[in-house]
Amino acid sequence: MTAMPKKFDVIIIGCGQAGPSLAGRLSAAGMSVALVERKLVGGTCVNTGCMPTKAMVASAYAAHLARRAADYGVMLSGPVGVDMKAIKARKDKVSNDARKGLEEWIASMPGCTLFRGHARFEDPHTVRVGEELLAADRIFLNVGGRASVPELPGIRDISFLTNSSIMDVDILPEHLVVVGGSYISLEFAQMFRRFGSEVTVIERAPRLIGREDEDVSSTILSMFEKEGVTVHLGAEDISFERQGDKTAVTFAHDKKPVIGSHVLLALGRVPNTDDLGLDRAGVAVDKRGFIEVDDQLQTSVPHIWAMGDCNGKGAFTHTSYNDYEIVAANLLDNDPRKVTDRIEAYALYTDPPLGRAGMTEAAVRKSGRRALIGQRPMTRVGRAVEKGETQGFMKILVDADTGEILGCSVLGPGGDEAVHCVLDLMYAKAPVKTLQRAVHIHPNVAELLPTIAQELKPLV
Ligand SMILES: Cc1cc2nc3c(=O)[nH]c(=O)nc-3n(C[C@H](O)[C@H](O)[C@H](O)COP(=O)(O)OP(=O)(O)OC[C@H]3O[C@@H](n4cnc5c(N)ncnc54)[C@H](O)[C@@H]3O)c2cc1C
Ligand SMILES: NC(=O)c1ccc[n+]([C@@H]2O[C@H](COP(=O)([O-])OP(=O)(O)OC[C@H]3O[C@@H](n4cnc5c(N)ncnc54)[C@H](O)[C@@H]3O)[C@@H](O)[C@H]2O)c1
Repeated sequence: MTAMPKKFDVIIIGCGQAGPSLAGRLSAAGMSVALVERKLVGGTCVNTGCMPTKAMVASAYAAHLARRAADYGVMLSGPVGVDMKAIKARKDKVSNDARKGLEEWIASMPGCTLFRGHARFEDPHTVRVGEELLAADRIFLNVGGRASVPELPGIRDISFLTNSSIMDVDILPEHLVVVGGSYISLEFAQMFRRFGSEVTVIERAPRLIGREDEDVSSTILSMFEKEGVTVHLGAEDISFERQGDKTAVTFAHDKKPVIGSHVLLALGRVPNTDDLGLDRAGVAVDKRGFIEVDDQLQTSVPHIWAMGDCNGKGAFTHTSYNDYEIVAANLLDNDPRKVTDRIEAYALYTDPPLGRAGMTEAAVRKSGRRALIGQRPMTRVGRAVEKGETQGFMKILVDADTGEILGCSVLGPGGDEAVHCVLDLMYAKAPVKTLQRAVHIHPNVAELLPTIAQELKPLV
């Protein structure tokens, strides 16, 4: 005899950056909520993504600055070394504290039950978690993604790291080979170089971080080369071979393999939608496995919504959280918020970091519109000079006919923070004149944003 399902008002699958907050809103509105998590509450951001990596980036920055101490007239009595066990312990504490806080919050939600286990649809209203069957009128998916591990030649014969397994590393890799040259790669490559590893980045495309403008890619390449990271670009046909406790990584244009003690795969992310039983619920996915949603995050099945990385509309913590806000506003607040209200924005946490809002220069050029550009290298930004951190630049793009701010990139110290003053103006739909007349605080990297907005030139 089949067990009767436990009935809830809603089921939320996945405790990433949208699920717990939605559980909080719905349970506060008096609904009974089943929240299901198969691994760690907090998902990627808290356990294997943003929080631990930024904690490690902070350790790497400290090591780097200590090595540069003499540049600032500060004398250290011996060479700078790192204690990888202490770095890992610090990183673990940051993650564990955040996860514990989240678990306590979930436990305090009235009417919310946390089920531990893998959830899979039995039918459009019923979900199985181990031996339990749960049923609800409305179901929300926040299942996130995982590192992509393509079937590259030899990959199954070697041991490799991903962003998840590298979290357990508490030794200094002798030579870390990072495959892929984009966001995840660059953050790990720079930090391990600063910890003291030899680091090689191998990227198939002709430049690093190919979704960014060419000037961003080339500046980051020169930053990395200055720090002693070896970068191979245009690396087609990569293959792997075990050589004792080392790995030989070969790619076509370079016949001599790179021999690494450790290999990190940073080759993109795939959504966790292949083992959810979506076909039993009738939920449509695209050819890459992302759940198809409309502008208010409803799937092809009207009582099922998908939030966060699994819907392919964003790949960041803030986009996942915004998905929760959109769903909650539509369901509870009679406020028709939608995904297309969102302006693309994110940061890359290399040092210096890249803060990005809106369109790249390449995207503006491609759009064919008449545009203006203002730019300045960090060597001409007082705060960067005072800090002795003059790598990078900032630039802003403006529609020549309407004065609309189209995009901004700040690659430089505090670039991840400074870009927000442009992002907020874009949300306010303020014309560039507002930025030109804003009086910013001296001395700051953001102080020069009004200046570059006053020095706009045609984008040719
Ligand atoms: C190394 C790295 C660094 C990053 N750095 C940044 C950054 O600095 N800034 C930024 O904005 N973003 C960053 N990101 C991206 C960010 O982590 C994600 O976009 C963010 O976590 C949003 O994820 P989510 O809410 O979609 O789901 P996730 O956080 O991935 O959570 C999904 C959860 O669902 C669970 N789950 C999956 N399937 C099932 C199932 N069938 N049953 C039960 N539970 C299930 C999973 O165990 C997981 O806990 C980074 C990512 C990585 C990998
Ligand atoms: N700071 C942040 O916000 C942050 C940090 C890290 C990750 N993330 C998120 O994680 C997502 C995934 O990041 P990612 O860097 O893993 O993926 P990505 O998709 O951005 O980049 C993958 C890279 O691997 C390269 N590649 C693919 N196959 C290859 C091969 N066979 N040999 C060599 N190179 C190959 C690609 O050309 C590409 O440059 C990002 O889109 C981002 O949203 C965000």
